[in-house]
Amino acid sequence: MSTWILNGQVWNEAAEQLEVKHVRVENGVIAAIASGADGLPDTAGHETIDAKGMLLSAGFIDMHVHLREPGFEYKEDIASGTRSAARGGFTTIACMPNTRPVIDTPETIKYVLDKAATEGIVRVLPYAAITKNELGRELTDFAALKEAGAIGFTDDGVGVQNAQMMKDAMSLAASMNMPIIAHCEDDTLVVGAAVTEGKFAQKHGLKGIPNESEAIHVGRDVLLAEATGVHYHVCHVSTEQSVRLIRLAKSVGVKVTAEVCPHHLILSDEDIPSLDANWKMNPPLRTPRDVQAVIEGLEDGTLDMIVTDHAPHSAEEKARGMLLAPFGITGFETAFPLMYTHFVKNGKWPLGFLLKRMTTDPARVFGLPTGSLAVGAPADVTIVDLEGEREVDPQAFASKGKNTPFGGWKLNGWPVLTMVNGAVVWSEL
Ligand SMILES: NC(=O)N[C@@H](CC(=O)O)C(=O)O
Ligand SMILES: [Zn+2]
Ligand SMILES: [Zn+2]
Repeated sequence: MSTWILNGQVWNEAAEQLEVKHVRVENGVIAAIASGADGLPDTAGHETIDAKGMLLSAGFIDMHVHLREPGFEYKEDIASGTRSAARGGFTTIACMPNTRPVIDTPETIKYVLDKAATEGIVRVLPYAAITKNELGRELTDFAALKEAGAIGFTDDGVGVQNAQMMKDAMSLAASMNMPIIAHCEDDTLVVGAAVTEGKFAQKHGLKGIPNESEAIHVGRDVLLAEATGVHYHVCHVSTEQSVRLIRLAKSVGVKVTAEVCPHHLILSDEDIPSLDANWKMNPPLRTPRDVQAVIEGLEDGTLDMIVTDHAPHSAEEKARGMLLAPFGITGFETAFPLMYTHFVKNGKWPLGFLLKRMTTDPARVFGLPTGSLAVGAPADVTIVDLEGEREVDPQAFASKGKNTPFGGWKLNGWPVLTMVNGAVVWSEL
């Protein structure tokens, strides 16, 4: 079966502008790309999708998400999580192992991959834990987990506290050409804190999470990465100090890469309106100075990609309040509209820069075959209405998680169709 996607606005990197293109998809791959300047192609015998006036992009890639399966299906499952991803324009997502049980055995990796194949609607790439049950005591069986389909190792949700454990993990991962993905957090510096050190904590008399709790692990780990030669990837960078350390490590050739989330690029602790736990995530919203630093880090390439850290929780859990609720906010269905409205529509970035940080950059860093609109590439495609404005309505999310600080925000840049491997998995075109 073959489909022509007609009249799409495709970003031309060399010309730094949008150009009309027609894209033909056949057998799951991009079979042809025709210039709009040459008129409409002959579509007889083909299905057609008219993308007139819409952005046509390679599907977005999100290398840090929580699908909550197995064990926390009341928060999210692979069916609901991948539907939420598709609505956000994501065609490939990499899921974290902090489930119940933790994804620390080949059997659990297989469980996730089987579920994704039968119930998922986008590509799901599973990470496996670095340590058994993410307890930081004993390494998992890296070789068996890689063999089963894990794409990297991480204890996301907690930091690996023991430096020797992390060094051993890095040496082993390096020997099998696998990345270590790190949630950077020193446990001793964050006890009893829910928000960053800063104005909000002061105002409410709360203990703050200091920037060093993150950066101290980044500093330790780039040294260990240098010593072991591993590809080391830093999760959800939120502080000025972490950006500085990653920039320095990159400048001396350490194989370090990093990600940043929309909320850390857009919100600071000074935006938190109340003790509402929809503003609670880990790492926390930092100070305006940190926001500026992560923006600059993303702009100069110190930070390689944008990820959502989609972290759904139930309404009941979030109702426990700022101190008791679990950390985390949902991300899939607001990520692109937030980034587009805040940085592209406002004239700070060319559209191509945002697209690169959500498609080709994650693909490059993790060696994925997707992420570009190119003949022969898998037909993972996202169509976005850049013009229409809509209000964020968490109750309308496909995700089970309605926990977001962005409810009621008026945004542009809403995905309207998502295609994975040549099949339309979601459309409101
Ligand atoms: N980011 C969060 O605030 N929460 C994540 C854990 C994590 O990403 O560290 C979760 O699993 O809920
Ligand atoms: Zn984390
Ligand atoms: Zn996470």
